Parts: sequence; structure tokens; C-alpha cells
Amino acid sequence: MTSSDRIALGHWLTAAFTLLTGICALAIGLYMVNARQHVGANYTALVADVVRAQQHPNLLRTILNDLQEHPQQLNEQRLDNLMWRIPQHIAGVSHGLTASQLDPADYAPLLETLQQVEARLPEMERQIEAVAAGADPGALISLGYAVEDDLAWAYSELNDLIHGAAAEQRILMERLARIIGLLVLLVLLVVGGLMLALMRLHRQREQVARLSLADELTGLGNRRYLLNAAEQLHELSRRDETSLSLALIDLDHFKVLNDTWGHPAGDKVLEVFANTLLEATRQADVVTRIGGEEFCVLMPNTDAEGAYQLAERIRLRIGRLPKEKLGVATRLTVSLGIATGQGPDTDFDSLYSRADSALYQAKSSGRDRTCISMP
Ligand SMILES: Nc1nc2c(ncn2[C@@H]2O[C@H](COP(=O)(O)OP(=O)(O)OP(=O)(O)O)[C@@H](O)[C@H]2O)c(=O)[nH]1
Repeated sequence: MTSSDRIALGHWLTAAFTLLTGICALAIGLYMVNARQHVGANYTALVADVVRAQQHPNLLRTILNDLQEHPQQLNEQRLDNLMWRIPQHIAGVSHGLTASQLDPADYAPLLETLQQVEARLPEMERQIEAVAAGADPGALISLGYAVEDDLAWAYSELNDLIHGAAAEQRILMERLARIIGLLVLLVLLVVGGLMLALMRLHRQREQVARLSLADELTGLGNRRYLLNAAEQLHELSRRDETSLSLALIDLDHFKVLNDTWGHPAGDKVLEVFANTLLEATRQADVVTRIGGEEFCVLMPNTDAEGAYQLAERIRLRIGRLPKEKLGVATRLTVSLGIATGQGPDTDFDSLYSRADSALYQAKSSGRDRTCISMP
């Protein structure tokens, strides 16, 4: 996975996480609004019915009080109107109660009282007619007060019951919403953690892949890296009919350097050497360390003359490295063997063996020189 792939994956995961968080927040918000409205609507309508019905006993008491004070002045029309409205409101409240989520056991005695009131209304109507016809209002007044008393008690109790239930349900909904919020938070934390772990895993895999292709000491590509690059460059050179050159570079008498100044000093020299190689070569060249003190530069689109120029540039730069930079009081020299192929003649094995022969030639003819393999 390339770093741009990793960045894309990171963006993708962040976008997915943001989307998930948004959806969760939206779902909780909708749920809370909906639940509140549902609970509110359920009890608000019922409370309104009861409050409206509570006016009836008040009205009835006022009419009865008037009748008691003025027995000759029966307000028949208002009483008739009440006799018509009371059963209607009892029916409405009964329906609201059975449709609600209240426990029927809680409101059954109140409903029974309201039904008893309703059952007494025909008798009351008869008495209203009798009083209107001139009878004594005493019986009507005492029945009316009994009805008023029952109605007032039943509606007042119902009011308390509904308000209590609404408050209880609101608390329950708030607790539920809090629990759901916590659960969603937990899910988001788990998902976020998983996404982070996934990204870390990808990073580690990428690091392992990078390490498996890198030389630990110098940071250059290793032999496996060289083989991969050679395959691709050979294919490119074959297709475009361009030259591909390879230079094998070996430090001279490195064993002596190691034996004289120690292995750590030798390591430092190898690092300086690797940096010098990188500085001397082009961006397109593939610089690798393929053995102890053996390095390789693969040069795409480079003919024999160009390869020789580069090899000599490297050799001269190495020879001019100051002792302070090298960390050892000696002059460093290198031997180079180069080989060049064109088109199909650029496969790694044949280039390598030709460059290796040229390197052997450079070593055996006195070192500190570049030898070219003739095709
Ligand atoms: N410090 C250090 N030395 C290494 C490393 N890898 C290989 N060497 C040493 O490099 C030396 C290579 O020795 P030889 O193969 O005899 O080559 P040379 O001494 O350079 O002789 P010529 O190549 O013939 O000039 C050995 O002493 C190895 O121990 C490394 O990573 N660090």
C-alpha cells in the first residue's frame, strides 16, 4: 500500500466514522423528539378532556345553589344542557382512558363512579321535568348535589392520576434516552477503536513490507528491492528499446579498514559511502546494497558511455571523501564493473554476470578503477 493509498484509507475511515456518528446523533434526536411528542400527546389530550369535564360539577353546583336560594326559579335550559353534555364527556374520558397506557386497575373505580353518575341522570331529568311542572325542588337538589359530588371527586382523582402517570413516563423516557445515548457512545467508541486499530495494522504492514526491501544499516534498497526494480526496468527497456546499465561497486580492501579501525568504524564508512552514492546518482537510478561492501546502481535509459561517466563520477567522489567525514584516517577507493544492454538484452542475470566479470577485472588489474564489460 502506498502512502497516498494510506491517506485515502484514513480519509475514508474518518468519513465513515463521521457519517456513522451523524446518523446515530440524528437517530437519537428523532427518537427523543418523537417519544416526547408521543408521550405528551397521549396525556395532553386526556388531561384536556378531564379539565373540560371538571367544569360540569362546578356548573351544576352553581345552578343547584341558585335553585336552593330561589326555589321558584328553575334554570331548566341550563340543566337540560348539562344533562346532555355530562354523558358525552363521560364517554369521551372513558374512551381516552382505555386508549391510554394507564393501568386499568388504577382508573376502574373512578370509571365506575362516572358510570353510576350516568345511570342516575335519567332520574335527574325526570325530576327536572317535575320541578318545571311545579313540584318541590328538594329531591332534585339533593340528587343533584350527590351527582355533583361524585363527578367532582372522580374528575379530580383522574386529574391526579394522569398527571402522576405523565410525570412517571417522562422520567422513564429520559432514563431510556440516556441509556440509548450511552449505548450509542459505546458503539461509536468501539467502532472508532476498531478503525484506529485497522489503520495501525495497515501502517505496520506497510512498515514490514518496507523493511523487507530495505538494508538496515544504510537505508538503501536491498537485493530483493533490486530484483523487483530490475524486473520492471528490464520490461520498460525491452518495450521502449532503450539501454539499461548496471554498475557493481565494491569497496577496496575493506577488510583491512575493518581490521584496523574496528567494525563500528567500518559501518560508519558504509553509511557515508551510501550517502555519497545517492548524491552522485540521478533520481531515476536504483541504488542498492546487495552484500557486505558491495553496492549496485541500476541506470535506466543509460548507454555504456553514460554509465561509464557515472561510474567515474562515483569513483572520484569516493576518492575525495575527507577523513573527517569518513571517520577513519585513510583514503577510500572503490572498484566498479559496468555492463550495458539494449532492449531484450537487458535481463538482470545477464547484466549482473557481465558487470561482475568487469568488477573482477577491475579488482585484478589494481583496484580503484572502472572496467566495462563488452557485450
Ligand atoms: N563494518 C562492516 N563490515 C562489513 C559489513 N559487511 C561485510 N563487511 C566486511 O567487509 C569485508 C569484505 O572483505 P573482502 O571480501 O575480503 O573484501 P575486501 O577486503 O574489500 O577486499 P577487496 O574487495 O578484494 O578489495 C569483510 O571484512 C567483512 O567482514 C558490514 O555491514 N559492516
